[in-house]
Amino acid sequence: MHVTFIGAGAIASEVFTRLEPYRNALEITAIVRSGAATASRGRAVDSTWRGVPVHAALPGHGYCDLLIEMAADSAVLQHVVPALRNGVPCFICSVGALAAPEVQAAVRGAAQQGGTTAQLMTGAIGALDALAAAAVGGLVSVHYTGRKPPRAWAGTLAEANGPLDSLTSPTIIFEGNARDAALKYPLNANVAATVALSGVGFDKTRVTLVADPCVDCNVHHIEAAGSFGRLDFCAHNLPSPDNPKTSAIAAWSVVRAVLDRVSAFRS
Ligand SMILES: NC(=O)C1=CN([C@@H]2O[C@H](COP(=O)(O)OP(=O)(O)OC[C@H]3O[C@@H](n4cnc5c(N)ncnc54)[C@H](OP(=O)(O)O)[C@@H]3O)[C@@H](O)[C@H]2O)C=CC1
Ligand SMILES: O=C([O-])CC(=O)C(=O)O
Repeated sequence: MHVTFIGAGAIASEVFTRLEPYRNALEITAIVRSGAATASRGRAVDSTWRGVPVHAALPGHGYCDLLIEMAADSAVLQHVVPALRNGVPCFICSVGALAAPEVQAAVRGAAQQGGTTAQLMTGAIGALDALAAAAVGGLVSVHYTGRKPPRAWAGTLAEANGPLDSLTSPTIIFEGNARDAALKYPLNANVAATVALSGVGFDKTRVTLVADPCVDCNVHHIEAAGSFGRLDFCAHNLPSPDNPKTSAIAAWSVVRAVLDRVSAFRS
């Protein structure tokens, strides 16, 4: 299996390392990265990353057996959509991108045109299988609360209300629906988007985002009710050592999805 990575950050680095024991079954043949961050620090982007050629756009006709997006919302239109059109199955980490109706429509159209699928990574959350099954019978309400230490909200709209490091108690920084959450907090509301897409959609999923100096984990809590009964799922995720906004388990969800492609059983 020839795999293309989009992104060379916290998630991609961990996925690369964890897939090393499986190199006999899969080869990472290309990395696409923006280079923007490195260029802004006055350094050119290296032509290889961990020995794999780095590109600014999908190489050749973009064909590979699997493309894994681990980059940013912008990468979905830029790289995932053309790959899907070419028939390449894709994994998406930046699920929040799908809150924009035109991006969701482009992904659907491209997958249909290419006769393939875009698989949304479970990322930092779980219980999506139960939520999706409950949605078949009918969900009445879904409420997602994302609670992270103040430093995880650095560089986001949350800073508009004052310095985050002066917070002494849990502070609600957003209340609304999943669409607005994902559009306003693109680096911190992928889970809100994933929960929305598994359950009652972007407009009906209620979201609360909290900057909480009392936690050292990224806490993701789903409460749902419907004809199935009630669901209450809470993950207390340790952050990635490379990116405090990203839970470590997000990369492992990608590894699991890759291994599902080559194993006899899928859970
Ligand atoms: N679904 C979920 O539950 C979760 C989703 N995420 C999402 O996953 C994505 C990756 O997270 P993480 O690894 O922590 O992020 P990082 O910031 O650590 O890394 C991002 C990488 O993507 C590259 N990049 C950014 N924009 C583009 C682009 N348009 N095209 C190609 N490459 C690009 C950057 O390139 P360069 O280095 O050259 O600048 C960088 O290498 C983010 O969108 C994040 O919000 C994160 C956690 C959980
Ligand atoms: O915890 C994480 O890994 C990321 C997160 O909250 C999100 O993007 O929704």
